[in-house]
Amino acid sequence: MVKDPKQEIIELVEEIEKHNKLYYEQDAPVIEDSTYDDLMNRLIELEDKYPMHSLDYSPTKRVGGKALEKFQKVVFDTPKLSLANAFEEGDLIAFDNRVKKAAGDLRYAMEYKFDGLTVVLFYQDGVFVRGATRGDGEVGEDVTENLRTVKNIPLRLKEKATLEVRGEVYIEKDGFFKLNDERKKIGENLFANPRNAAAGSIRQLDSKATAKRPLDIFVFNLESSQDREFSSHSESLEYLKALGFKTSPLKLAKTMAEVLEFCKKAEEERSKLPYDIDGLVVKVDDFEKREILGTTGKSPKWAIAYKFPAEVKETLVESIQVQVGRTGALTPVAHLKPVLISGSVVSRATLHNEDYISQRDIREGDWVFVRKAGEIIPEVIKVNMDKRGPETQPYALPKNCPECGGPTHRNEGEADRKCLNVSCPAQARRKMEHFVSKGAMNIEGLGPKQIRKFIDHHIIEEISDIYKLEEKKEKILSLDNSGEKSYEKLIASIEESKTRPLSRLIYALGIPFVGEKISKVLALRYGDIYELGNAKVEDLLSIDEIGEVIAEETRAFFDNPDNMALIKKLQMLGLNTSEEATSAGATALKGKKFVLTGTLPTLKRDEAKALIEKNGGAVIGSVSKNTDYVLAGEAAGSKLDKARSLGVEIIDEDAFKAMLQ
Ligand SMILES: NC(=O)c1ccc[n+]([C@@H]2O[C@H](COP(=O)([O-])OP(=O)(O)OC[C@H]3O[C@@H](n4cnc5c(N)ncnc54)[C@H](O)[C@@H]3O)[C@@H](O)[C@H]2O)c1
Ligand SMILES: [Zn+2]
Repeated sequence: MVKDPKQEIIELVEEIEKHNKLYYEQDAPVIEDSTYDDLMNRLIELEDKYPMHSLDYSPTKRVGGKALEKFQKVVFDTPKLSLANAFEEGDLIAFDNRVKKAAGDLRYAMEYKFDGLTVVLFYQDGVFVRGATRGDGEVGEDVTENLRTVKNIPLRLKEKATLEVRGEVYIEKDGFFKLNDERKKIGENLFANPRNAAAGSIRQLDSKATAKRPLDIFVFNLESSQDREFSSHSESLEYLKALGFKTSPLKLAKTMAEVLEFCKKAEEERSKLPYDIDGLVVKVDDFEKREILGTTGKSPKWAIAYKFPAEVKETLVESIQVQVGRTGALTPVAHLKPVLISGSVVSRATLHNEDYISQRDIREGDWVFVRKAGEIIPEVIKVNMDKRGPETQPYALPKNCPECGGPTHRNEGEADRKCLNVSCPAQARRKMEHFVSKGAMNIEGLGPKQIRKFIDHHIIEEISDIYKLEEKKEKILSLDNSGEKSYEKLIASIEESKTRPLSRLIYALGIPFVGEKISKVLALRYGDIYELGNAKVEDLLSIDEIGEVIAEETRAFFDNPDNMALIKKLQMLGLNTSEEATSAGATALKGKKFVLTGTLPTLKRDEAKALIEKNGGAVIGSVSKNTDYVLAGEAAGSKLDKARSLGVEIIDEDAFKAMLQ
């Protein structure tokens, strides 16, 4: 089945935003970087091919994540950009051709790409005065006190220089393993990798805790200097070294052939280094040449990051086991002989679905190649057929659900085999796990284990029972040795969840493909769960971010009487089911649908769109009978004619602004 590109773009943006949040804001990614890069590359490819579907808020146009509220903000004079990526030799050669064509013959500086957290350090008259994370590149987080504890960040320079540098804070692999061992002993969450350990250590509020972490730094750039001028990057790094910074080792190269050779060597030596690197950065050394090349909004044109391919290891499939998900989908999982891949032990890998297994003919007892990728757990790429034993059997998913014994079925055109039993306990469990999860109703103290226990003891059967837990107080207390205190905490968290915004509830309901972002869009547009429930497919489709699949799945969800019954129950139990206006006037355009066309005298398109949305309205792509207003400017095109022929009201910027008052 070929996906509609608009739909695919929307889904990719949603998916990538989710991972950006986890990675940049929470320091807790759930997928490998190479998998993330695959998603991003696919999005770039689609946006190039279908620019009309490219979204204004696309992650391809922005750097990093948002600065968290808990930190003071630091506004940068020079934006802290990201780097363009190269994934194979061809990308580097293309880069070489591009820069040499624009800037003539030149020299490259090559450095390791340290896998840590970017920080910016400010010095005044030789004294360290401030340090920040990158944030979104324009506004970072003030983490000065935490950075003071990093032993290789000089608090005083050898000269009274006033300058700003950028570097990467990291933790060595050994230190990382030790840190995780200690955390395991005291029952704390483990860090996924050294990068997250470093980022998590810097981005927290207790600098005493930071001081205990084995943090280090490589300074890789002079951002600005009040006292000196330099003609090249290598020269400026020499200066920083002389001032007392621990700078990134650098190698110069005249030709691309030398660069490629160094890439190969670095890839081989990577595992022997005491710290993690995820590639190499190739930079034009001469500042004059950099000037000629310039930057894009997101990255400089004079540098490129070569990323190493994901590591692949071979191991044995000891067994294949099946998990049942929220929608009843059966997911086969390979249980593997434990193997070390890119610094962590892997013992399970997803096999996705029936086709995935049959296309690769993966069997219990096979030796397979595994890559760290995919959701949380890694992925089996292919079988090593040379090692296949004569006694292995082709694998087929069970015809009965391994959790409830009910029949399973695979619909034509769908990838997943599903358990058909509507009251399958596994499905109920997964739905609840999603409902209470962080991005959804965020109920603390109700993790997967607890849910399982409550279901097994008939304390809860379906989602609405969560809000009736108080009726079962005695039973819960008799069952739990953690006591009254944690019970009270749980009840308080459940109570608090009743006031979550509408978008959270929409997301929590688990409508297929409706993620956090789309939930927000829906909440904004409809303002009420029942309004959303009444929306026709065409109406949903008129929203920019919504494609056919989401529109139909949403309609189907609300057409199901079980789901409507659940929503009614939740409302009766006191959950918030409508969007409250945040300020007076915020609903001035509530429910109104706008089409934008032409160039407005003062407002940019994005600004007009943001104003409409902020005031409760929605911007749609094309004019129809359902359009309330066409906001038209200079050089408006066919949309204006259409509006006239349908009798849709046409307004100009002044009239629009008057509506906001
Ligand atoms: N796994 C996930 O869920 C997830 C989510 C978001 C991002 N990511 C990863 O993050 C990447 C994007 O992050 P990014 O925007 O920071 O870009 P980037 O990691 O591709 O490159 C820019 C960064 O490289 C670092 N760097 C290290 N050594 C350097 C050196 N010697 N010179 C210059 N810079 C150096 C700097 O901190 C700089 O900010 C993705 O490609 C992906 O690998 C992963
Ligand atoms: Zn079942």
